[in-house]
Amino acid sequence: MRAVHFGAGNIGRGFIGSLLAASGYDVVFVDVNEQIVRLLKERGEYRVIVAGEHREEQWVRGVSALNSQTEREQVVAAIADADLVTTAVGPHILPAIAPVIAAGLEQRFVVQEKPLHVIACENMIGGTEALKQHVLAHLSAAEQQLADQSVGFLNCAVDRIVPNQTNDDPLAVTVEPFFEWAIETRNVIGAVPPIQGAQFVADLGPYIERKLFTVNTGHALAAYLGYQKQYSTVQEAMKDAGIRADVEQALSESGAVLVNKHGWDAKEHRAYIDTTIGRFMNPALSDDIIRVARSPIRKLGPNDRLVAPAVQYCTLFSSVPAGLAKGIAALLRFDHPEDSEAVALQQTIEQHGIEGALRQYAGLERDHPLVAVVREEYERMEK
Ligand SMILES: NC(=O)c1ccc[n+]([C@@H]2O[C@H](COP(=O)([O-])OP(=O)(O)OC[C@H]3O[C@@H](n4cnc5c(N)ncnc54)[C@H](O)[C@@H]3O)[C@@H](O)[C@H]2O)c1
Ligand SMILES: O=P(O)(O)OC[C@@H](O)[C@@H](O)[C@H](O)[C@H](O)CO
Repeated sequence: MRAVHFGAGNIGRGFIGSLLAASGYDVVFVDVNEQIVRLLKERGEYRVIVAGEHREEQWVRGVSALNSQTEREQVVAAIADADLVTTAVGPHILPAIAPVIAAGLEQRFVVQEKPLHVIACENMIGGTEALKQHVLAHLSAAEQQLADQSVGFLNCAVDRIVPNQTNDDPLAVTVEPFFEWAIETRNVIGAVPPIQGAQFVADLGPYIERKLFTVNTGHALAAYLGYQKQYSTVQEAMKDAGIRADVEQALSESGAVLVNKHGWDAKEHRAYIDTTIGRFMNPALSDDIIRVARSPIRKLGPNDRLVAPAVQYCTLFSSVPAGLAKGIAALLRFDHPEDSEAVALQQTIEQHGIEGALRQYAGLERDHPLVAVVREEYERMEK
């Protein structure tokens, strides 16, 4: 079995690649980072360091790599022959990798009929569906029909905290012990792809919402509030009693939405929140606030981790969730000069005010009850 995985970064090497290799796939990483591609080619293996109460080292073996910019033909050939294509590149990169995936499918349709599954492992609702639309845009009508018959695009929710790496060995990757990978079976063609440790589910909706509106919501609060207080890591921020209480409050609010909407047991969801907070505080990890806060315009999106649960809370309970509103206000104050989205966000705020930014990026009209509370929190943060 062969898997072609786009993005040999933190989660790519630290989770997806390692699980696929353990499941018996020959993993071909595709990346644009010349050093990582060269080292993966030279060594064919790398180390995963699982940093929990005890430190454990695992070797991921039998891997290779290709550079998508300089070895495009080899990437196309690898996709033509693959059983699985996965991605972990970031939502904004999906349009950039779609043409080469489409070219791989074109070649594949000529040489064989075996099914292919494609799974985008990005933090977004409908990530694989979004990739599918980008790929289809590069195929003819006849090829789109062939894709319908033999390519299963499977949405998923992927969870493992993998910080930016500081190991001496550029290939080694430090990860937390926890992991979850829920994959939706709806569009499977033939048998589900054999992936050890993944959970195959009929409806991904509740799984992706639980993950994005708990792990990523809490993470965003810790990062944006931590940035305000000039902490460097999530672990430092979570030791601040005030920030910890704000994270707790926001997760109680998103939790109330999730429990109400999906009919879950409230105690079970409370346990999931507690586990999540424990993961943020893992003393064996050091997770940069700038990484977790990255791309604030994406994170301000109407379907993303802060605005989606906040808007649903307003609708369900006819009141404004103060914790989530504080998280949105802190996001609006994220002005890290090396994050291009933070720079663009600050320019929008300067030109159109926070109401303009909330309308443009979050789809919130000025008279939405959330807007006034976000403004109050935003102004309070200035003092
Ligand atoms: N790190 C985590 O804790 C984590 C957990 C779950 C999900 N995710 C999601 O996984 C995705 C990747 O996150 P990450 O933290 O691994 O980021 P990362 O920056 O460490 O990795 C992204 C990789 O994609 C590569 N890349 C960029 N453009 C490319 C292109 N055109 N072709 C091929 N490769 C390209 C980069 O060189 C990099 O190696 C994001 O969507 C993120 O939300 C991350
Ligand atoms: O990857 P992002 O930018 O969507 O979000 C940053 C972190 O919250 C995220 O990478 C988490 O570490 C991850 O989602 C944990 O599973």
